[in-house]
Amino acid sequence: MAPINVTDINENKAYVPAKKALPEVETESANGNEKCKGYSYETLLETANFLLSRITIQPRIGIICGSGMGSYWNEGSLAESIQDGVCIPYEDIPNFPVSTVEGHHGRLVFGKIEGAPVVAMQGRFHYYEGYPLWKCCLPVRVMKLIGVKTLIATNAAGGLNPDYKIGDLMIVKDHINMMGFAGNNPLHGPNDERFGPRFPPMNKAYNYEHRKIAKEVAKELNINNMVREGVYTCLGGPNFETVAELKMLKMVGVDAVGMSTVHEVITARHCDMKVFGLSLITNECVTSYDHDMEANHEEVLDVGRMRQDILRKYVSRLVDRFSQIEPESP
Ligand SMILES: O=P(O)(O)O[C@@H]1C[C@H](O)[C@@H](CO)O1
Ligand SMILES: Nc1nc2[nH]cnc2c(=O)[nH]1
Repeated sequence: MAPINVTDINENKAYVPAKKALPEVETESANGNEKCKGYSYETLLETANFLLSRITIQPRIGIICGSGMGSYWNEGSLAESIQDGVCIPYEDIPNFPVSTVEGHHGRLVFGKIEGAPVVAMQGRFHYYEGYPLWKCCLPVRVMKLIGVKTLIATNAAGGLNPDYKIGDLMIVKDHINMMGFAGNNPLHGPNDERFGPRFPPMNKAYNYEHRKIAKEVAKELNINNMVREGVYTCLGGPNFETVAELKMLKMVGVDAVGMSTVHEVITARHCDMKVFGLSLITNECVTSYDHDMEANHEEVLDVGRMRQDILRKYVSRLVDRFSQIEPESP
């Protein structure tokens, strides 16, 4: 098969360079003490073309595996359900960051789920690892350039809604961009219109049709008693929340709290990808001072392990259904 390249994929549009190419863009961030540096469109094209030169499939669906959901040791995990997988470690990919968190293996897996071509991030990048938000989201733009139309972003999250139990799954209906309130946004800095508009709307961030399908599939698999729908928020981490912080988040309507996803979704919507978000509730967010329990990452990973079978079946069925509403070729 002839190698694929980015221009073949992106609606067969010939590549037209911007009037003034934005190379590595450097600006002061909102708080003034951190450089905000973004990779240019051309740099990410190089990354995309590198990946396309190593694969023979054209993934239409991209998956980000949350903490404990795509680990190497996690046989039977979400990432392991990919057939005929071609694995590319992040350190081999030009311009890619590397994963530093336990439970995030650090490679892209290209292959098929239920016959549908996919690419999965077996390990994501977090702000608390020291990466600026634009860098955490760089793989989303690369996915876009290789032809991905739908992003499935999964995460581990603390359950703040008192009805939620550990091990429940939450279809993300909406998010609150807490870090964005303070001016920290993955789209901060100069905008390249080839990715998307300067002021993207965000009121339809999580695709309605995909959420509807996810509720139908939950019924088909008889897991609807553990599948919820709610509002997610991301805090910068790496510490878990104080009681007062959780009380505040509860008051403003947050159902689950994590340290990722929001900025990835903003980046994906900016470049017009459809988004489906799924949280695994790995721990209870404690909103009382006389509670013994303390959140910890081991518990988060344990619950990921405990729920890996269900997650794998659920996401596989979702990929199957989502791929049926995406046209096969560009
Ligand atoms: O990558 P996700 O958002 O799934 O990981 C969550 C947030 C922290 O990275 C970690 C805390 O245990 O889990
Ligand atoms: N911020 C945050 N992230 C999480 N990831 C998994 N559980 C939690 C939690 O309780 N809080």
